[in-house]
Amino acid sequence: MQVRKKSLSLRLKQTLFMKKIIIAIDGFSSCGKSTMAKDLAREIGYIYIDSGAMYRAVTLYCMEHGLFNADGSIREKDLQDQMDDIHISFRLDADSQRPQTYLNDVCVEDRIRSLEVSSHVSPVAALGFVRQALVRQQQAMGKEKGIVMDGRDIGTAVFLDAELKIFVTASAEIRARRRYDELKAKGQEASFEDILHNVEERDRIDQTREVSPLRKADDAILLDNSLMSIAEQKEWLKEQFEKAIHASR
Ligand SMILES: Nc1ncnc2c1ncn2[C@@H]1O[C@H](COP(=O)(O)OP(=O)(O)OP(=O)(O)O)[C@@H](O)[C@H]1O
Ligand SMILES: Nc1ccn([C@@H]2O[C@H](COP(=O)(O)O)[C@@H](O)[C@H]2O)c(=O)n1
Repeated sequence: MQVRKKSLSLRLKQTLFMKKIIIAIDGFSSCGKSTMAKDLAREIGYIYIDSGAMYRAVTLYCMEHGLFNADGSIREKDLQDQMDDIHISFRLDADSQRPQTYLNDVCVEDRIRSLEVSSHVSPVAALGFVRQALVRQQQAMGKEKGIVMDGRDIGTAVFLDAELKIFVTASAEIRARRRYDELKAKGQEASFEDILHNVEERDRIDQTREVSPLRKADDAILLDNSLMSIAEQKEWLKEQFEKAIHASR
């Protein structure tokens, strides 16, 4: 009994004092970054942050406050003046235990996932002052480590010293098919062609913007999950985490 008590407290100690690291998961749109990041964070008790949700929330704000001109261009000066009025936070949904995005204290989780927001988000995310504001908040969220963050520039700009960096890719057709299946399962009408176009267009804008373009960090591990199941990629990521934890001790 005595021995059992000792080994339990030792295991608890090991868990409590285990060094926490930062995990940066970047990659192309709709390739499964958030699926794998969320799963891993839940399993290892880390905070999960979907940085794309923050850019989407700013985009929704622009749509709701008339900050897009009729031709789709952004009223940049007005947005810059209003940046301090945009407050983004994440709260855990009690039922699903999944993080929900809040914009100025209103839950916008469903609305930021619409194809309309997807079609407007990349030009908003290309603006230097928007990135500066959101990157500052993201870095503050990772101050204590123990965080998994996914996005486009997490390993190349937000957390240059992240102990584990992953860069995920899959063919555009496969990514669009996954998104199409997801929307169909939710009962949402969507055209495969529109989704494919959106995925390709966002990749193009994200890769060619001037500020923090989407690219693989030199020290990131490349994962092409085109032919992997969700369970396989989850296992793969857990292995990378274990290696990174041991390497950082
Ligand atoms: N390996 C996989 N095989 C099949 N479907 C997958 C796989 N990984 C993720 N998916 C599904 O693909 C869709 C997109 O995944 P997810 O939202 O995680 O991508 P993402 O990279 O975070 O996208 P975005 O960049 O748009 O935020 C989801 O429906 C998810 O369930
Ligand atoms: N770190 C990031 C994250 C996202 N973006 C931009 O936001 C768009 C939406 O992101 P999703 O992850 O929800 O697809 C994405 O297409 C990028 O334009 C970004 O620039 N940096």
